[in-house]
Amino acid sequence: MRSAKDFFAPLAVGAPAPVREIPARPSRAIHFFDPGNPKMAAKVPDMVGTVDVLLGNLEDAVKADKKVDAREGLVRIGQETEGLGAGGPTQLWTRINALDSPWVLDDLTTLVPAIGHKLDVVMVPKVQGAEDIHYVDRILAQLEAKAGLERPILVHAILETARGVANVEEICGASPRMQGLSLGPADLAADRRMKTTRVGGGHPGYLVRQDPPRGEDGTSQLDAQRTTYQQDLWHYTIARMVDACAMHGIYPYYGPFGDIADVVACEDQFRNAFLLGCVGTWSLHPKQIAIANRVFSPSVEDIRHARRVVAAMGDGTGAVMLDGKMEDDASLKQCLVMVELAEQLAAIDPELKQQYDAIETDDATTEA
Ligand SMILES: CC(=O)SCCNC(=O)CCNC(=O)[C@H](O)C(C)(C)COP(=O)(O)OP(=O)(O)OC[C@H]1O[C@@H](n2cnc3c(N)ncnc32)[C@H](O)[C@@H]1OP(=O)(O)O
Ligand SMILES: O=CC(=O)O
Ligand SMILES: [Mg+2]
Repeated sequence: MRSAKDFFAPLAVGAPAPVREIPARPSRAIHFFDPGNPKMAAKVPDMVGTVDVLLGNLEDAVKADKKVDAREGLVRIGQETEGLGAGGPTQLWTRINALDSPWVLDDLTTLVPAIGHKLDVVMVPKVQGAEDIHYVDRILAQLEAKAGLERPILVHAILETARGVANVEEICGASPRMQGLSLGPADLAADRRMKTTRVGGGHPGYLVRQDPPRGEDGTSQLDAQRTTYQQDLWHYTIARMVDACAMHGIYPYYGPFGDIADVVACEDQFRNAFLLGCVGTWSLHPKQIAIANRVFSPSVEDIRHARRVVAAMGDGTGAVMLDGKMEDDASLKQCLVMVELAEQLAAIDPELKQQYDAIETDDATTEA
């Protein structure tokens, strides 16, 4: 066991000091692109400033014989793209190959010296437990020291194995570098042997059915039409992930939604995650960026209400009636979460700032 004091000492001589708090940088969409795909790579410069995070993906979805192209492409993009990473308007992340793959060591030893000063976060797939984070933590410290980096690269884990889910709290607390977790529904479904064939989203077979109506004699009318309600396959895992992240002061994200054409169901899945506490999601196709930006930004109506509650609650204690509803210290805290998020987003998104600035509030409260 490491002492709590050791936790904030660098893991290699000369490595930057670990961060004590994970910065709350907006990351509504983590947009995946294959840096070795010339068409996608060509779009990256114009995407800077339009998306919170651009992630050069080196793992699944990149063919084995294109791994080196992807890695080299990412080095080029990191070195040449203005405004990407290192405090620019769009963060630069990468997803490295799995820790048991033949590519991961070269991913890390190539990327950190070449673009470590631009890289904000390294996403690690298929994390099983704290030992995986400890491995990445130490090797990043060694590489950072060698490269003379002044700021530590943060680490993000994908929750996509049953063991990872079972160990989710220890993964979140394994290193001060831990920035957050994403749900990996495709690999997780396979690892759990779920009987699905999709990349995220719901399933029509996972449902509850309305009770049968009763006849006059009290018997169930089993042949009557009954409404069914599709359920969210991912509710349990997202809820666990959100609690583990909140407990450790790091950030939870939904992952991929593979049905690119179904923008409506995509928006629903993203919104469920937002309401449960996630701060963002992955975007696999340019058209998913706008959906993520919309869903993971509080609505004007929510901010109007939140500001009214904040104003009505004065010193933040006691209870008031607002529009016929009781508000108190606890609802105020929820409203403050929304107001703070709106302020962070307004600072980077002029269109949202304009919308939030234009909100007018009135005072319609009564003392309880
Ligand atoms: C389970 C997991 O691990 S999920 C994470 C791994 N998966 C990924 O990262 C997938 C990333 N996305 C993709 O590979 C692609 O979007 C696909 C395969 C889903 C669809 O690609 P396409 O069929 O080419 O889509 P489409 O024809 O609509 O693309 C339109 C344009 O956008 C480009 N484009 C597509 N996806 C992206 C992207 N993610 N980033 C940048 N540009 C993109 C295409 O190259 C194309 O460019 P062009 O107009 O110059 O020809
Ligand atoms: O990597 C993501 C997943 O769903 O698997
Ligand atoms: Mg995966």
